[in-house]
Amino acid sequence: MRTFMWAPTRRAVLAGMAATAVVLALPGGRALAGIVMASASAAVDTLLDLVEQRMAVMPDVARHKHNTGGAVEDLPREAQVIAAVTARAKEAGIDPDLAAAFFQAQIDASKIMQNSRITAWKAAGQGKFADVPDLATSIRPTLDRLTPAMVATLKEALPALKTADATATIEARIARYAAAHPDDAAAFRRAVEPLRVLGKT
Ligand SMILES: C=C(O[C@@H]1C=C(C(=O)O)C=C[C@H]1O)C(=O)O
Repeated sequence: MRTFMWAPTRRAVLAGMAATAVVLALPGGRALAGIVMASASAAVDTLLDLVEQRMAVMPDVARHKHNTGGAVEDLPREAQVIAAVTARAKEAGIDPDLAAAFFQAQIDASKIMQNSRITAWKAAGQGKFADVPDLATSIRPTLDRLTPAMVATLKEALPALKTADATATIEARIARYAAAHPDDAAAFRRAVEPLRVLGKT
C-alpha cells in the first residue's frame, strides 16, 4: 500500500509516460481520448490505494472503542462524513449520490473491521491496549484528511471506472487484498463494491 501524496508520485510519472506513448501511437482525437483514459486508469489504482489507506486506520478505531467501551456505530458521525462527501462531490461536479454510496461502503467496511476485532478481543478477554491514538483529536482528523483526496480521485477515475477493464482491475485488487489480509477480505469487498459495479452498468 502506498501513502497518498499530492506531489507527483512514481505512479503519476509512469501514467504520464504511458499517456505519452498513447499520444505517439494514435492519430488526432483518439490520442486525446487515450490520454484521458490512461490517467483515469492510473486514478483507479490510486483510489484503491486510498480505500486501503482508510481501512488501515480502522484497527486503531477498534482499539480505541475496545478501550473505552464505545459503540462501533456512531450514526451522527456517519451523517457528518456523508454530508462532507456530498458537499465535496457537488463542488467537484460529480454525482453526489454515487459519492455518498461509495462512502457508505467505506463506513460499512469500517464497521465490519471493528466488529470482528472487538468480538474476538472480548472472547479472548483482551485487556486495554496501550498507546492508542485518540478518536476525536487524532483518528477522525486523519480520516477527514483522506475524504477530499478520495472524492477528487473518484472524479478523476470515473471515465475508467465505467469500463470493463476497471472491473477486472478491482477484482484483481480484491484478490490481492484477500491474500494479504484474509480476515478483512469481506470488508474490502464491501468497500469497493460501488466501484466494481460501475463497469457493469
Ligand atoms: C470510524 C468510525 O466508526 C464508524 C465508521 C465511520 C466511518 O467509517 O467514517 C463513522 C462512524 C462509525 O459509525 C468512527 O467512529 O469514527
